[in-house]
Amino acid sequence: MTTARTLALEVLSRIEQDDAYSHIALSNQLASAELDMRDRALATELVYGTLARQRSIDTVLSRFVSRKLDRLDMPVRLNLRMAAYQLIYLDRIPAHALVNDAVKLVKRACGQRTAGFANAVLRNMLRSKHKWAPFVESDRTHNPARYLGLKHSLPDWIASRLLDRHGLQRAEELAEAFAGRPPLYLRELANGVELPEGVRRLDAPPGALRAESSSPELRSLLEAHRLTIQDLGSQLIAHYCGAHAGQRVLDACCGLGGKSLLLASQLATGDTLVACDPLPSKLEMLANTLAALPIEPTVVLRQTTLQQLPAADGNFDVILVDAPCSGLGVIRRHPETRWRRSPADVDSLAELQTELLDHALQRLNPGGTLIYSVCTFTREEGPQQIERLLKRHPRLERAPLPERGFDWSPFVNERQELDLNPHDHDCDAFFAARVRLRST
Ligand SMILES: C[S@@+](CC[C@H](N)C(=O)[O-])C[C@H]1O[C@@H](n2cnc3c(N)ncnc32)[C@H](O)[C@@H]1O
Repeated sequence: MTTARTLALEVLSRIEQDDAYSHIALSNQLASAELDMRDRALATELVYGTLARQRSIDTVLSRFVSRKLDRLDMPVRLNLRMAAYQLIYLDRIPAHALVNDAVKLVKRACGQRTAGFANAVLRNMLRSKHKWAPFVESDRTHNPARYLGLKHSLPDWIASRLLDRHGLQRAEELAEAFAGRPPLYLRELANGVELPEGVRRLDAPPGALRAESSSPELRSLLEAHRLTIQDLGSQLIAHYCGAHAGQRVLDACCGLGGKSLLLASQLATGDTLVACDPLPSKLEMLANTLAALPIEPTVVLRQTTLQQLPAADGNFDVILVDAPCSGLGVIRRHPETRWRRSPADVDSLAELQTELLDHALQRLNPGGTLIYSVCTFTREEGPQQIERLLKRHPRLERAPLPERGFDWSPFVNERQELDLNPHDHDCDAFFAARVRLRST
C-alpha cells in the first residue's frame, strides 16, 4: 500500500538514482497515488525537507553509522535519512512511531538483518540528542563557510557565495530561509475574479495573490485561465521592466513565458512583443497558453537563441534578458540543485550572461531600456554583470525605477536594483537591474 513515506522514498530514490528533478518526480508519484490531502502534504514535506537538509542530516547520521553512508544500500540510506530528518527537524511526529515505520520499510526492502542495523542506528540516535547539531559553534568565527554549510545544509562553495554577497549574519538568515518551503503566489489573468477562501490580494504588485493552500476551487480557476501560478519575484521583474503601450518589447529568454504574459498585458493592440528561446518544448507550452488568453498586442514566438534572433525582427524599446543562471535563488523549489551545481557552472553561466547582454544591447533602440534578471544570488551573475556592462558600454546608464503605482522601496537596493530573497520578501531570490541606452 502506498503511504506518504513509501511515496516520498520512491521520489527520493528516483532523484538519487536517475537524477530526476524533485518537482517532476513528486508530482508524477502524487498523480498516480490515492493519498488524502494530509498524506500528500506529508509526502511533500518529507521529500523537500530530506533533500534540503541532506548535508546536515548526513553529518549527524555519520556519528551513528560506522560505515560511510554512501556504502550503505540505497533503500537503507534513504530510509535513515528520511527518519533522521523527521527526528531532527519535525517535532509533530512521535519519534518511536516514525522509527518503527522506518525499520519496517528497511525490513521490506532489505530483510531482517539490515532492519536490525537500522533499528540500532535510530534508537541510538534517539538516546543521544546531544549529538544532533551538525555544526561546531567555533567554526562560526574560524570557518564560517563550513559552519554555514553544515548548519544550513549547503555545500561550502555555495555558503561562501552567500557570505561573499551578504556577510555572516545576513547569510545565516538567508541560508535558513532557503531550507524552507516557498509560499504559493498567483496572479490574476482576468478582472473581478471571486477569490476562494484562503487566497488574498497583496498590496503590491497589482494582480498578485497569495494562497495559504491549494483547493478544488483554486484549481478550477487555474484551469479556466483566470489565475496563474507565478512567484512574487517573477511578477515584480515583469513590472520592473516598465513596459507600456506603444513600445516594442523583446523577452529574450522567454522560457515558458511567465514574464512574457505579464509583459503582454502591459502593451496594447498594435504593439509587438517578440519572445524567443531555443527550447521548442517551452515555446510550444507558451503558444498553448497564449492561445487560451485574450492578448491585445501581437506576440511573435521565435525558437532561437538571442544571438541568432533574425535581423528582420528589428530593434526594441524594452528588452528583458531573464538569463540562464545557476538557479541558486530557487533552491526552495528545487533543493537538489545545491548538490548538482558547481563553481564551474557559475563561471560558464556568467560568461554566457555577458554574451547575452552584449547581444541584447545591439538590438536596443536609442533611449531604450535593457532589463537583466537572474534567479540566483552569486555576485558574478548579479551585480558584477551590471558593473561590467556599464564599464564596457559608456553609452549605457542606470535607468530610474518605472512608475507602477506602488512603492518599490521594500524590493530594491541603494542602486535601485531589484534584490529579492526568501528571508525579507518570502519569494525566490532574484536579482534584476535596469540600464538605458543614451540617445546621443
Ligand atoms: C531563467 S530561464 C527563463 C525563464 C522565463 N523568462 C520565465 O519567466 O518563465 C532562462 C531561459 O533562457 C533560455 N536560453 C538559454 N540559452 C539562451 C540563449 N542563448 N538565448 C536565449 N535564451 C536562452 C533557456 O532555454 C531558458 O528557458
